[in-house]
Amino acid sequence: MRNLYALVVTGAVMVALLGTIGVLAFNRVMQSDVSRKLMHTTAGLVFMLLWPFYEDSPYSRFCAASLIAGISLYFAAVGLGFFKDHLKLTIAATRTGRPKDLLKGPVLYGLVHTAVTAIYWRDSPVGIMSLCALCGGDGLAVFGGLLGRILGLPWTLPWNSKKSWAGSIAFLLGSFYTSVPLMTLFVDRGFFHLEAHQLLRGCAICSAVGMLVESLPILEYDNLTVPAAVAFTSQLVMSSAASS
Ligand SMILES: C/C(=C\COP(=O)(O)O)CCC[C@H](C)CCC[C@H](C)CCCC(C)C
Ligand SMILES: Nc1ccn([C@@H]2O[C@H](COP(=O)(O)OP(=O)(O)O)[C@@H](O)[C@H]2O)c(=O)n1
Repeated sequence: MRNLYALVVTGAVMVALLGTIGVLAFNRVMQSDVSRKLMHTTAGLVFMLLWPFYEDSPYSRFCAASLIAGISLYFAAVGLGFFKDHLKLTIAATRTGRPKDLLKGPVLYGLVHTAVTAIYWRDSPVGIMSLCALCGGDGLAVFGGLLGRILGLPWTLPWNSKKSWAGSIAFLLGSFYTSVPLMTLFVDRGFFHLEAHQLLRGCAICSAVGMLVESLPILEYDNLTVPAAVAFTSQLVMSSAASS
């Protein structure tokens, strides 16, 4: 029963958060580039904050993952041309406002959250770290790049002229300063154990790896490459130290 309540709360918060951002974008209160990145940054982080509300059972992770799979399939359906009266979503969640662009970043983002939730859940630092890199890191990198241009520091990366040092530094800080508090929350709740120095070292190393992977000229697929690289790194540097 507790999982049902947790699912209802997760769904309600998702509709409230994504719906509010969508309405603001549709009414031109927020540019679509900002709304897209705001969704990208906040959705997964808020989702993980709700993980402790699920009951302590082997099925909880699949309950949570199935909800995300469902919302991802909904985004895919809109992208494929169904639900034509739901086009507000495409304005808020894509760079171009074209429905088919939902099938790239947004659907991949949702499917990655589905897989990470089902595979790792709250029992180890790996899933939390990979999603913090994707949400806090990749999400805030764009705002870092924008700030860099505003401050007259548009220095682009030697290996990728479409990315900047400011954006990559924003990735590093965003990933680190979202993963440390979230990881600390889950350690304090007893889901797994990490010594403080192991947690800080692991989050720093994983954030740096994520920053490097995100800076590569792999267009459209960093929603997969970043969490995959960070999950692999986290397995090496944190998972062995973590004990439940
Ligand atoms: C617009 C989104 C990503 C944009 O990706 P990119 O273009 O920047 O690469 C977010 C897409 C949302 C996704 C389909 C739904 C995911 C749901 C989320 C993981 C859980 C939300 C629940 C929570 C309680 C708010
Ligand atoms: N490391 C980074 C990442 C993004 N950015 C800026 O943010 C914009 C969008 O980044 P992106 O292509 O990774 O965005 P998505 O692929 O997530 O939609 C880039 O075109 C850059 O202007 C940056 O300057 N440095």
